[in-house]
Formats: sequence, C-alpha cells, structure tokens
Amino acid sequence: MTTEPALPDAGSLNSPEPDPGPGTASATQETVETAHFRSPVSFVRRGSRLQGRRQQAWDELAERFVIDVPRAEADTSVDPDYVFDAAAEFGRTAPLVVEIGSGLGEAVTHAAELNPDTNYLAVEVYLPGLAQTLQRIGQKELTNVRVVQANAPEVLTTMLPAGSVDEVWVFFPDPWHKTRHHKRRMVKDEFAELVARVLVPGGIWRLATDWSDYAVQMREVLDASARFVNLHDGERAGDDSPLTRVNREGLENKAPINDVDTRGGWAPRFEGRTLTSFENKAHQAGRLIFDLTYRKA
Ligand SMILES: C[S@@+](CC[C@H](N)C(=O)[O-])C[C@H]1O[C@@H](n2cnc3c(N)ncnc32)[C@H](O)[C@@H]1O
Repeated sequence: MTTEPALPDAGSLNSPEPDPGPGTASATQETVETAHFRSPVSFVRRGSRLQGRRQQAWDELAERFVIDVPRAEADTSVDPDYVFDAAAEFGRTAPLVVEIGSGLGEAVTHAAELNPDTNYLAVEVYLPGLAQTLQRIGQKELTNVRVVQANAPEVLTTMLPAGSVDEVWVFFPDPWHKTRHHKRRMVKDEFAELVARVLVPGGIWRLATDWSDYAVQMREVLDASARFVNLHDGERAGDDSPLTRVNREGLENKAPINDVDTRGGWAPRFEGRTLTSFENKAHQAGRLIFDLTYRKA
C-alpha cells in the first residue's frame, strides 16, 4: 500500500497476525527479542516510516505527547534506570490507565475523551500506530494521553514505578498462532508478574482476544496467579460460554466438537472499549470476543 488509508483499519497495522498461516508471505518478518526481556515476548518489527498526515501529526504533536525515554540497546528498549514520572508528564495527579499494544490508539483516545479526569499512557512499538494515535489526540484535542514507543515488558519492569497504575489494558494482543510461537505471546506467567508489579493494590487488568486458545491461555495464566482474582469467576460457563460456542459451532476454522466450557470466567464486554479495528475485523470474520477482567489481589 503506497497511500495512507483515509480511515485507519486493522490492515494499516501492517501485520495484525504476526505468524500468518501457510502460503502467506512471512519473509519480511523479523522478530525482536531484547536482552532485557529475552524469552517471554517478542514482536514483529513492523514498518516504521511515516508519511502524510501521520508524519504531520508526529511533527506537530510528538514533543508534547510522546514520552522521550532514554534507550538501552534498541530503539524500542527503555534504559532500565529511567523511571516514568506521571505527575510531571501529565502536569497533574490522576488515576493512570496504561494500554499495552495500543495499535492505532482507538481505544485509548476514545476512553480519554470520555474520562478527562483520568490519565492514559499508550504503549506501542509500531511507530505509525503511535502517529495515528497522535492524530486522534489532535483531532479530539485531548490533554490526558501520553504515548511511548517501547517494548511493553521493559515498561512494566523498570519504567513504571511499582504500584503506580490503576488499570492495565491488553486488547487483542498478537495471537502467534503456531504452537512453536506460543512462547512469544505476551500474556504469560512472567508478564502477569510484571502487570501485578505496576498495579496499585486492587488495580484492574482488562484483557480481550478474539482467539479462543489465547483466551484459554490468558484464563489459565491469571487464574493460576496468586496476584490476581477473576472478577467474573464462574460466569458465562456452559451454554453461555463463548468457548462452548466456538467449539460447538466450529468457529475459527475448527471442526465442531461438543466440548462444553464448564469453567467460564469470561467478563462481559468492557463498555469502555470502543469497537477497535481489530475487534471489528474479528466480528466480520465470524470470530467471538473473549473479555477477561482481573483485580490485583
Ligand atoms: C493485534 S494489535 C491490537 C492493537 C489494539 N490493541 C487494538 O485492539 O486495535 C497488537 C498490537 O500490540 C503491539 N505489540 C506487540 N508486541 C508489543 C510489545 N512487546 N510492546 C508494545 N507493543 C507491542 C503491536 O505492535 C500491535 O500494534
């Protein structure tokens, strides 16, 4: 694609599913694993050049809204000595919501507009997504959003002070479908520890995915963690479970099986999340959305 889309969509994130199925091009993909957080997470090195309105938004708004972090070894890494000072960056003290993998900034800017008394930090490695977020910040004339181009685990390990975040959001993280790539998924035991580190006592972690096996992985990781309590434990089980529906109806290109999800634990759709491009794309493909909401114990 040589021109910028008039309206952002999931496709403009270049590669919404980093490990495409057989027969699709993957030669240009390069995963990045930082020494700082080598095993738990890697991400696809997506395009980083800006054009047109995104470049313009960057030029006009980056100085005010982009957190200029000192780097360690890569351009998405964070110097471990750097600590984010929310009060100084926002010029006020307010509840802080951190969205990890904010993509085009749809969810974070929508929420920021509706909740001017809350501070929002968007964490994303994909530069054009951050530029698009800046565009939205400018269009909506928001003052309560900051963005940072950084590898999320590093942000959670050292950049954010412990106990400083009221909510963490992880919406539609890269699914890494292939079994041998599951280790690259963001939501896993080590990552849960990092989220617990930054949350205030009683802080909330909201997650959503449109892939049932990743949803099950999220539920397993968080239910097994002593740091989190499922706010919807046992809810939406059996016939009411989206997992039961995926199994029975053979969604996600699976063969139908009569496997009932007796455990449940799925949250209602988070009302504070606007319909993002990724969620919309999932609907169009006939996939179901799994929401999970946990409180730090
Ligand atoms: C599938 S997209 C979803 C975007 C957005 N949450 C939404 O719902 O539209 C996943 C996003 O996570 C970002 N991401 C992946 N790994 C990351 C990491 N280690 N640190 C920060 N962002 C990451 C990707 O660049 C991508 O924009």
